[in-house]
Amino acid sequence: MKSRIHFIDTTMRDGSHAMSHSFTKEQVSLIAQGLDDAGADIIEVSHGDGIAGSSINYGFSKTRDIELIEAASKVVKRAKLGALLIPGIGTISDLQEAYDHGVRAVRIATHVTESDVSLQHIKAAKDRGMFTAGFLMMVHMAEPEKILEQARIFEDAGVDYVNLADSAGHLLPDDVRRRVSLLSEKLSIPVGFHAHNNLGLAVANSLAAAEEGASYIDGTLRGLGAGAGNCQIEVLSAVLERMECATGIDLDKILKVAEEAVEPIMPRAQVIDTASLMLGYAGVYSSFLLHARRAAEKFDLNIKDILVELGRRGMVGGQEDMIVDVAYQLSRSQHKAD
Ligand SMILES: C[C@H](O)CC(=O)C(=O)O
Ligand SMILES: [Mn+2]
Repeated sequence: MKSRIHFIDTTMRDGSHAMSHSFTKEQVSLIAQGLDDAGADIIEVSHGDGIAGSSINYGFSKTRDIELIEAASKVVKRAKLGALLIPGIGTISDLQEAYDHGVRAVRIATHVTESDVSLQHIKAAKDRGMFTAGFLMMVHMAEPEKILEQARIFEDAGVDYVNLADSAGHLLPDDVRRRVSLLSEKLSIPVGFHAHNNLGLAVANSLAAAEEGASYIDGTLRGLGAGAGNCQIEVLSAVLERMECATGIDLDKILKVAEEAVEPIMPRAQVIDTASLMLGYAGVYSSFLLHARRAAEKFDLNIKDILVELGRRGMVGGQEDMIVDVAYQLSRSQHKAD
């Protein structure tokens, strides 16, 4: 590893997908306090689809983002409190409200080929003195050179680092290495990596990213997150400790918060079942999983068929409404065939 690894905990943002956006203020307060004490560098809190994601399209939050952020802000003393914002879902006034309630780090997320839609949001964040990252989603859909071009748009806009998200959990370790090594070599700002475990590679891929120079790594407690979940932060912390790589994480404390604050509230164990494996295999956005489950029930379809069709059509984050469309079309063609 070139440098100390900074951990960004996204249990209360990506994990919000797996919780069907039902986090309460009490749960957030307990988890945030534990993570702060355990040494996470940034603690991200927002709807799974970022600030202001609560909607019919992405799923309604039980508690408003801002109330969860406020609950976290009261207990986070050492780490930076973070949020994610997707331009078009969240606006600059949402960013201002998050800032007013204590958010000091923001990741502006776009599809891997669309980073230029983030420029005014990055400027707004930097003008407020926030630690700001450009977050490219679905990086399996672009070759390293294209990703570099997009990352340079973020770099020129003044972000503090560029994060690559394997949103579908589709990349193999060599794919991660090719992407991260090119960016680490060519950019003058740090690179980060965000994994999903749909092919069981989240820890291995995060390690590959770190070995190629990524210094910001995302993780979640118990792996709580969309699809088969994210890189399990306790596991990667233990692996990096064994490799004598500095992370700032206290292993005993991170194990305790995972066991005591997260495990008891998880709606289901974060396993790689057939559907989440298909996300990784077919290259489908992990957050589609629960939406596709509901559509499969509604139209009496096999979820695998819906996911494979979404992958074939190259659907990207933000196109959640197409899941119902695809399910409807599949059910019509299957019924015609019957
Ligand atoms: C808004 C997305 O869920 C961001 C993310 O975590 C990913 O692309 O993966
Ligand atoms: Mn994710």
